[in-house]
Amino acid sequence: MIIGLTGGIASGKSTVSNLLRSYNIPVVDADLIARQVVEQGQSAYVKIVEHFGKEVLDEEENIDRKKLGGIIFTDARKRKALNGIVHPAVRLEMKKQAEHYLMEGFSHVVMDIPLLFESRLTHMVDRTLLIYVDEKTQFSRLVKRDNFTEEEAWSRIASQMPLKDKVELADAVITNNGSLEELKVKLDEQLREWKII
Ligand SMILES: CC(C)(COP(=O)(O)OP(=O)(O)OC[C@H]1O[C@@H](n2cnc3c(N)ncnc32)[C@H](O)[C@@H]1O)[C@@H](O)C(=O)NCCC(=O)NCCS
Ligand SMILES: Nc1ncnc2c1ncn2[C@@H]1O[C@H](COP(=O)(O)OP(=O)(O)OP(=O)(O)O)[C@@H](O)[C@H]1O
Repeated sequence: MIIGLTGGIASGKSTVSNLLRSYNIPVVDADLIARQVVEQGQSAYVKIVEHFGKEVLDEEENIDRKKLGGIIFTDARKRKALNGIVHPAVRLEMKKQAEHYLMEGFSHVVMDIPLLFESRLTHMVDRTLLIYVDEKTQFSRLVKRDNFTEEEAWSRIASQMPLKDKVELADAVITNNGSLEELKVKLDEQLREWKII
């Protein structure tokens, strides 16, 4: 069974992914793969440079993520263009990695996909688990983690489907407004309910 883990930016997906790994449940991470497919030498890298110009490269000619983020999180058209370049390669690699884990004999694989609902990728998974936080908590955790200005943080939050809308779409929801200990307990309960542990 493939579980789609989703949420919003800084809602706690990576934190949950790490907890899942501690149960020996493999996690395929869309953000990590999205980094790998834009490394120099990859076809998505070439397409990004073609589309956005050399201005989005750093001194070593790697993609400057801060610069590219500054562009795409304030411009929906440019965001769509980047998604069109990066997402097909990410989807392909995610499928490959999940199949690999299933072939190895794992009964469950988790796909951590921030844009699972926005990109209509639910066909790739059997069940969806949403990590929800209220917007105030999301905003403050995001600013604290990434040192963003208020504006940078809001533009990122606003570029995604509101988390309250995702609640309607998910098979299960874990609310992560509280402590890490509470999050652990809720995750444990959910895994038991789904008979994963
Ligand atoms: C714009 C980029 C270079 C900024 O990189 P940066 O290192 O600052 O952020 P990182 O990749 O770690 O993403 C952090 C979070 O931002 C959110 N996010 C990233 N890309 C997008 C997007 N296109 N639309 C909405 N939210 C996004 C996600 O919640 C993600 O977890 C990078 O996010 C990117 O290449 N995005 C396009 C690919 C993508 O959609 N990735 C997300 C999952 S496939
Ligand atoms: N219950 C919690 N209590 C306190 N801090 C938390 C809690 N859950 C997560 N955090 C912190 O909030 C920040 C965001 O969490 P995390 O990185 O797991 O989110 P994410 O959904 O993976 O984000 P992104 O979409 O940007 O990858 C991190 O700094 C994390 O340590």
